[in-house]
Amino acid sequence: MYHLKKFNVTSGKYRKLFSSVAKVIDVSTDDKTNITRVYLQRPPVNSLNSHLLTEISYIMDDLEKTKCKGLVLTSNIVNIFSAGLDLTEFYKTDIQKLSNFWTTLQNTWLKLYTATFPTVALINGHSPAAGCLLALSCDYRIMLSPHYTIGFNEAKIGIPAPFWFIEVMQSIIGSRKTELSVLTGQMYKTDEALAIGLIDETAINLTEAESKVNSFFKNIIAFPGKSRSLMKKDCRDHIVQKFLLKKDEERELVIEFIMNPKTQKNIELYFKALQNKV
Ligand SMILES: CCCCCCCC/C=C\CC(=O)SCCNC(=O)CCNC(=O)[C@H](O)C(C)(C)COP(=O)(O)OP(=O)(O)OC[C@H]1O[C@@H](n2cnc3c(N)ncnc32)[C@H](O)[C@@H]1OP(=O)(O)O
Repeated sequence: MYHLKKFNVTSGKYRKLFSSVAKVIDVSTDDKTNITRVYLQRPPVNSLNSHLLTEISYIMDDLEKTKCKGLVLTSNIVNIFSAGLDLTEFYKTDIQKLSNFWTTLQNTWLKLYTATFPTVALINGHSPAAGCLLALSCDYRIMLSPHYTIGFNEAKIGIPAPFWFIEVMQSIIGSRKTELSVLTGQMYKTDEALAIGLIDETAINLTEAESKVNSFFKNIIAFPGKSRSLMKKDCRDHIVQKFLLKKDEERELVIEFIMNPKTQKNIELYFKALQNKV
């Protein structure tokens, strides 16, 4: 039995979220297990703009505070997990807005990647670019088959995938496969993603996916949480430390790259192609 839990009372931020007009995430927590499901629901394609990223960031803070036992990150939009970053955040923007946006992305990602509780991505739709990053930053991935796709397609837009996107992928599928994957902007179908280890399990429908999610938590929650979260930290710390060291420098590089007129042209062309597709 799920319901919107204590977030209204534990956090002023959540009071704000639930009273806001466009609710871009839906949150429900199972009373018995204290496992929370976060549904992305920003039509049409769950593209990650400042608002959606900020809401994810708030919920991560709240889940840490309320000693959450597990998070399932999924989508309420049919056929889409997340279309990645909202390209309008990059296009015809200004330096301050872009800088704020990138900082929000960096901070939100860090919270998801370093969550002390177990996290599962239930990938129930397409998941390109930063959508793929969200999934890869969880501890376990279950993806619906057969016709969805996942991967870093940035090369096709003419923008490089950031170093930390690449390092997260490397930690999961290895250097060689990651290099080929990012250089070609490869998007993988569910079964291909399983074959290279980008996802952990496939499911033919939501019922099967939910049952696999429950099995994952059953196995993992049986062990003391502290040792599990310490090991997770050790596994991810090399990426996190490098990220923290380079975070500010990276933001400047992103601004320089995105504000460049050639990049703006590439984004414009990509956007047009997306909008004009038959
Ligand atoms: C030195 C270092 C520099 C680093 C630079 C920056 C690095 C940036 C890193 C990460 C990048 C990203 O995450 S960029 C985003 C990449 N995402 C994509 O390329 C996804 C594009 N979208 C799709 O492939 C498809 O839309 C879909 C498969 C997700 C869904 O397909 P579907 O057919 O269901 O829907 P439509 O294609 O018709 O789309 C509906 C509607 O949404 C608009 N749309 C789609 N994706 C985005 C997006 N990412 N941002 C903004 N808007 C998006 C699309 O244009 C349609 O709009 P209209 O209805 O107006 O036509």
